[in-house]
Amino acid sequence: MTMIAYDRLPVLVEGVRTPFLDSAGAYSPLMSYELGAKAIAGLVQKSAVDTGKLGLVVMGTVLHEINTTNVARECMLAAGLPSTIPAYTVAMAGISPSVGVANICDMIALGRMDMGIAGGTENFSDVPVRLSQNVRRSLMKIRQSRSTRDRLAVLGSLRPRDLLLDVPTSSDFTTKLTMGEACEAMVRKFGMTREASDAFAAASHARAVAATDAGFYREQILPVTVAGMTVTEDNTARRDTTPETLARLKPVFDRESGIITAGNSSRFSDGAGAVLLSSMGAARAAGHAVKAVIRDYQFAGVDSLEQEMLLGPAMTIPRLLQRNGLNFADVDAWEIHEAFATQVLINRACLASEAFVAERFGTGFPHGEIPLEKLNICGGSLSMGNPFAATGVRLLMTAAQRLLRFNQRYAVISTCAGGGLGAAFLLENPDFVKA
Ligand SMILES: CC(=O)SCCNC(=O)CCNC(=O)[C@H](O)C(C)(C)COP(=O)(O)OP(=O)(O)OC[C@H]1O[C@@H](n2cnc3c(N)ncnc32)[C@H](O)[C@@H]1OP(=O)(O)O
Repeated sequence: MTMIAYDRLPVLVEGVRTPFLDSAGAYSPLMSYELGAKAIAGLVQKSAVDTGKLGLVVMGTVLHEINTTNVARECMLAAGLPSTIPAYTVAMAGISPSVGVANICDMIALGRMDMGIAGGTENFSDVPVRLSQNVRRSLMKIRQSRSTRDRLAVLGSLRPRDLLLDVPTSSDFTTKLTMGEACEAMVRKFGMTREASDAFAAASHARAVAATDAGFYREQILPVTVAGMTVTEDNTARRDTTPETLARLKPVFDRESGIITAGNSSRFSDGAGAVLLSSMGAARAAGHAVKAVIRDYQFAGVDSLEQEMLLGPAMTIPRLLQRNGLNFADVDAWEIHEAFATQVLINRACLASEAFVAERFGTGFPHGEIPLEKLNICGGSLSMGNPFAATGVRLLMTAAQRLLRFNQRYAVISTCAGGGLGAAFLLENPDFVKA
């Protein structure tokens, strides 16, 4: 385990998120930065942090909006934070908030700052639709043209198809595969069944409903008022989801022989979240309770974008555990992002395979089974929604809450992401950490 002096240990002090909603819902009137601002303002209020102690704000986003390219800056300014605090935006697909958390933790450990805010914001209800590339280029040429004749010539070169809009899709830029198609490609390579995927998805919904009913998510959810209406809860988990209802759905990404359906996929969602990170010393000095020690993290890229796009957890967890002298059995709480039920199950199978781990990492790296009763026990992205860059905040808070609630020591969070990327974090319950 990396040795960091007790006072400089990076810790999670507080975290809040907006309710996660199916896209095209109540957050439609908002721009993404406004959603992020609500999360930051809510975090500052809930944690009662002295904003004069904040050294940095980092926000992630996947869907970049052209007028707010440094969305972190717009979020924190709109949240009323002092303009003297620097802010930058990170883009690493769905693991963008993890980059902010990792950056701030390292700066804290190195003594470069005491406290910072990391988070993410995503609003799929306000997709940045563009004019076609030919129209965009022509507009630039028209601006530079000196005569009306030149301008008319540019306009005359446009064709009817140039008037089609350029709508962002969930396809990977390099492979052109949607994430669902990429997951079907993983099924062809590694194998997985429809039955197991549906059973996992149904359990995700049942667990999310049970956790919500038990009030588990109240600790992290910040009520949000939009256009006079206050949203207090996620609306993504379904009470009618059972293996039987899921079995009736048709595959959507490979209609002939695929196993991925609307029911065992995550859905496009809107939401934002932010966490307050601190050094242990600064948190204690300011009288903040500590929710988790952020022990370590690992990022990775996959070997094959075509066949292993969403294999991030399998490509990060063995290295994370090995570096910290831990085995799979040492981890009490697992939180793995559920892009698709099938993707979680394939990653789990790879991690259980001695041959897979030896082939990818060499000797001396742990492999092991992640027990389903320790994995995503309060639901996951299938049922909780997946506002890409905000999901990391939910995972972090959920893992920390689980450790404290059940008096457990270690949690591992891991996320796959578009572009064949992955991240994993190791959290430790502060009650187990000696000064
Ligand atoms: C790193 C990453 O995170 S990668 C992942 C990134 N995210 C993605 O790529 C998003 C993937 N998801 C999608 O693209 C879309 O959600 C899709 C294509 C799977 C489904 O979209 P839609 O077809 O609009 O889904 P829709 O909500 O209409 O559901 C289709 C049907 O399934 C049913 N259904 C969906 N979910 C469930 C469920 N949990 N339980 C029971 N039935 C369900 C619906 O009720 C609907 O039934 P109906 O036709 O009888 O009304």
